[in-house]
Amino acid sequence: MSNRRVKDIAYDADDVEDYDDDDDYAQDEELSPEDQEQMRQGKIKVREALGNAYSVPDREIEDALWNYYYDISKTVSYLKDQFQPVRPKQQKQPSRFDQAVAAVQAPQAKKSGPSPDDVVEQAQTKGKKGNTEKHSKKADESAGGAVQAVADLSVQDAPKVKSKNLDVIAEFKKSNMKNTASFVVVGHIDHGKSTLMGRLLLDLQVINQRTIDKLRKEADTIGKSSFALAWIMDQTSDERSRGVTVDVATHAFETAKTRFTILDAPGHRDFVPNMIAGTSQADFAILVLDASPDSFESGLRGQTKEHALLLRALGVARVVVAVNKMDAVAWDRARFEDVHQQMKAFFVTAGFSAANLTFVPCAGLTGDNIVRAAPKETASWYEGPTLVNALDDAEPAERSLEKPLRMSVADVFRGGVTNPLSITGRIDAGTLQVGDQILVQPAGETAVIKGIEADGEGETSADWAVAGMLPVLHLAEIDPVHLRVGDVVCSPTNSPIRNVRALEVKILAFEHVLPQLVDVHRGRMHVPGRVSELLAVLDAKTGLEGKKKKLRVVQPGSMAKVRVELERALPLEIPGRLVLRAEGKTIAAGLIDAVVG
Ligand SMILES: Nc1nc2c(ncn2[C@@H]2O[C@H](COP(=O)(O)OP(=O)(O)OP(=O)(O)O)[C@@H](O)[C@H]2O)c(=O)[nH]1
Repeated sequence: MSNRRVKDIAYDADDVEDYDDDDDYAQDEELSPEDQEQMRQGKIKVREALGNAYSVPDREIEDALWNYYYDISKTVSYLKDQFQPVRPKQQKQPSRFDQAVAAVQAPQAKKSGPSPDDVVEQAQTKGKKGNTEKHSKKADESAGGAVQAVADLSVQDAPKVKSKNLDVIAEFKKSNMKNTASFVVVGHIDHGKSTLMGRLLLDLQVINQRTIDKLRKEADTIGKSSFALAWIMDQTSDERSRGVTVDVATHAFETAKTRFTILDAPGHRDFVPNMIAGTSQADFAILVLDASPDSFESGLRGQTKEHALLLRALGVARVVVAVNKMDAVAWDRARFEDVHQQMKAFFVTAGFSAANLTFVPCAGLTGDNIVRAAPKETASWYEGPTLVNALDDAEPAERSLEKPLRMSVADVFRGGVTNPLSITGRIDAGTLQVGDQILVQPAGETAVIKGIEADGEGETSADWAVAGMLPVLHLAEIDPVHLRVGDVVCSPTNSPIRNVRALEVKILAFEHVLPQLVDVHRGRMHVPGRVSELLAVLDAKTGLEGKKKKLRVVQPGSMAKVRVELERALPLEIPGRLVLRAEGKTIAAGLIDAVVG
């Protein structure tokens, strides 16, 4: 069971079902001095993580901290869910002149340069060939730049982006770039997902010892020292260098063979939509299982199976199963074999191929068999790969370079003067380069790529990016209102994706599915819709249509083909992954089989 208290917060019904009443928080209860201190520190951290974008009253932060046992990441993700980011006041678009002035002044911001008024005046006086004596030399230099920039702007109306017309596939081949792969980390609450990933990043030296010491100290002060590793994922996800705040935290690391992106769905409240968002970008998955007594079993009754089924339904074929917390069972071989057999049987029944499953015993907390092998005296019986080796062996997804461009927008951000509008997301197929015109769906608007930051170390600017990468694209010639998280970017000329209103979907049902209203999720995009028709039952193994004519309900655990109609047309195509939710629950997940108008 997880560490939450429940009251006054609108959690999903399935979130709260296993809570003891006496665990409830009486709002008027006095906080102990220890709680008060945790609350104080927690509030500071939550405020930091929320930044200026969210205006959340103290009381709400306190309630959420209390309910999540001072778990900063869960509190933050809950609050972000509940509160809309404050939209920056509709700022007047800075004039070209202001932009030019700002651009010139930017590098000198720290020096005491002339005021903007001075610059304007300088520009005017220079224009009038008037006297310049009253300005200092320093002011002159700076203002001169601005004047020049303004003059340039008047000649050159909008800065055009030149394409180098590169053969991107040839460039990519020349670059000898490592394989890239992204994976999603799933598993039942508290089975140790964050700790495992924190350990991976620590032992691969993506995170340094100083950071972990700092986190340990902080964790100690609130009496939860074992949480320090988990905080690596949680903390850094809130202050990622790109400044991208997304529900699915991403972290990158490299092995000798591959550049990996971890898509970790933080927190478990309303976890499934986060997981869907992560999974829709993932090449494979790590399923974390807690091997300690009873935990594996309660996970099986809980989310372990649901997550495994979701992976399958969303088309993730390959799974590395981390049989975690082996230290808690003294690396008992029999326990590992037992968990292995039970889970394998379940996976195979769910339609996974046994060849695509790797089981790795490990302990995130101690680091055994994550990056370094477990000491022989601990696990003499185990001869398989470490977790990192198993990741390396996970079949690298073939890059769909030759296919038409498809990129799902994971985040949209407005930056400064140089790059006022940027997007990030995974390129699912195709290639792109600076100067390319792109089409953004469903808006049907075009934009020009004026800059690219390739993902990975240092996020260096690049001329191109290819399928499998998660770059940042700086855009021009598009109004930001046309860009939303979940949009699809494609080429306007090479097989653009169409917006559709109805679909036939092959689903795996988790609940009874009837003709009914649903929320249709595709990655980060979701739209109200309805299951309008149950078309056919499908054989769970073969996926072929059964003979039964009139279908009234799809039973949980069975597969079917259904027709789904959307309230708004969305860019969807075969074989996109979809999830249907109703009343806060995932009722089915599946693959698009056909699109209709
Ligand atoms: N003994 C032992 N405990 C572990 C291990 N890994 C994690 N834990 C503990 O298990 C608890 C949960 O770990 P987390 O990493 O927060 O689990 P999680 O799956 O990310 O949790 P949620 O985000 O709540 O789903 C913490 O108290 C960890 O210290 C391990 O390898 N061995």
